[in-house]
Amino acid sequence: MLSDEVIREVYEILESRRDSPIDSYTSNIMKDSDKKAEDKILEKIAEECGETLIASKNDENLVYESVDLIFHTLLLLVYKGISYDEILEEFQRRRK
Ligand SMILES: N=c1c2ncn([C@@H]3O[C@H](COP(=O)(O)OP(=O)(O)OP(=O)(O)O)[C@@H](O)[C@H]3O)c2ncn1[C@@H]1O[C@H](COP(=O)(O)O)[C@@H](O)[C@H]1O
Repeated sequence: MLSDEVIREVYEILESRRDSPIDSYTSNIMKDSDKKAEDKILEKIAEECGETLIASKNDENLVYESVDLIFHTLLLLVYKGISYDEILEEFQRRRK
């Protein structure tokens, strides 16, 4: 069975792209340029929301587009300094 540990691994890579930037997609989007980093990330999330909605309605590429959306949401949380454990704690808190 696949492990969800990959999500934590990706999260840790994003934290390192934030703290020790290199020339890469995620480091560059988390850097202010002509546009503020936060605005760039929020625009991506809005775009990926739209693509997920279309994928669902068309029954096409839903997993691919949903992962793009989840990925950019995680990127926002990394950018805002939220730890991965805070996300897990919130899921745990809601668990009935
Ligand atoms: N999981 C991802 C990931 N998912 C999506 N993306 C990027 O997010 C962007 C999505 O934008 P678009 O949807 O516009 O791009 P697209 O898929 O070409 O376009 P569409 O066909 O969807 O319209 C693309 O550039 C993707 O490459 C990702 N970029 C990086 N990661 C992970 O983040 C880590 C760090 O990435 P780097 O900063 O590139 O090293 C990597 O090791 C990966 O594990």
